Amino acid sequence: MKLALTIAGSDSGGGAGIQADLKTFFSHGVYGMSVITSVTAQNTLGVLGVQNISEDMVYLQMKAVFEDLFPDAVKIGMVSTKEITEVISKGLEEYKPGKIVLDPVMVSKSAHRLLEKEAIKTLIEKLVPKALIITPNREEAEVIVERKIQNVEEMKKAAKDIAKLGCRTVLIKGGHLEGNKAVDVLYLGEDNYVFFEEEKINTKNTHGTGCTFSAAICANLAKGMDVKKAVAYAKLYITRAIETSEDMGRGWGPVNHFCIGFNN
Ligand SMILES: Nc1ncnc2c1ncn2[C@@H]1O[C@H](COP(=O)(O)OP(=O)(O)O)[C@@H](O)[C@H]1O
Ligand SMILES: Cc1ncc(COP(=O)(O)O)c(N)n1
Repeated sequence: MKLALTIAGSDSGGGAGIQADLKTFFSHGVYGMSVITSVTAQNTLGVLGVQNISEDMVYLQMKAVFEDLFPDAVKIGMVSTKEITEVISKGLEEYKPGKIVLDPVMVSKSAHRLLEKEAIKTLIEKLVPKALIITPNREEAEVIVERKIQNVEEMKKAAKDIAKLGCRTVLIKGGHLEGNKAVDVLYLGEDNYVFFEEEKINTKNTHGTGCTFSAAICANLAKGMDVKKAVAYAKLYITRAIETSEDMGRGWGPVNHFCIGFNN
């Protein structure tokens, strides 16, 4: 069985963060493990509170996992602070996992800040160059390139610029762009782009879509797929997970983590 690790925050409501990642790993038939960076008191309506885990404890969780259950792929989500970002970087330098998916989580769908402003520079300097793929949404990509992104042409330019920061491939998600299509742009280097286009589904159940998508990419990479195939299959998964979601809670509901296969 393949092993996948998520380094992320906990969402008590079960829709995003560690909980979404572990459900996604399970549904892809990979063995899921976690390093918790922060505990959020959260539901579909919003975030009531955040308590970060100490840097020592984040490091110890990494040590415990890497020295015994070395993951085939790693996903990084909410890192919360500059100090936690630095300790994750140190752990990655020490243990050198081969495949890292970086989802640069900054603000929740319910508009709560999940990454300190002071940590953005550290994330760009220390984590982006270690990633095989980074998966910002439009707003996160705008923060990284420090300019507005309004259409697919600008997504393409931004992806190329983000790749220059040192990660090997870039996926900018267009779920938040105006219009009735959800277009994601995958940049694979040089002039190699792949576009993933789906009809936008009219639903409130999009809490944890970014987490689920990046965890699905991570699971597919753990199984040995290349980046292009891992993203293509993950896109099918997230679209179906949104389509088949059931209304839960009074706010942004979770997606449906349906099972696609075991032990493969
Ligand atoms: N309403 C929607 N209908 C179809 N696909 C969507 C919708 N919202 C988001 N997606 C897709 O879900 C994935 C996660 O994207 P997004 O919601 O932009 O991430 P994040 O949670 O990081 O903001 C992307 O592939 C995006 O295109
Ligand atoms: C712990 C945690 N990690 C990530 C997200 C982002 O997910 P979303 O953008 O769907 O709110 C979240 N809300 N909570």
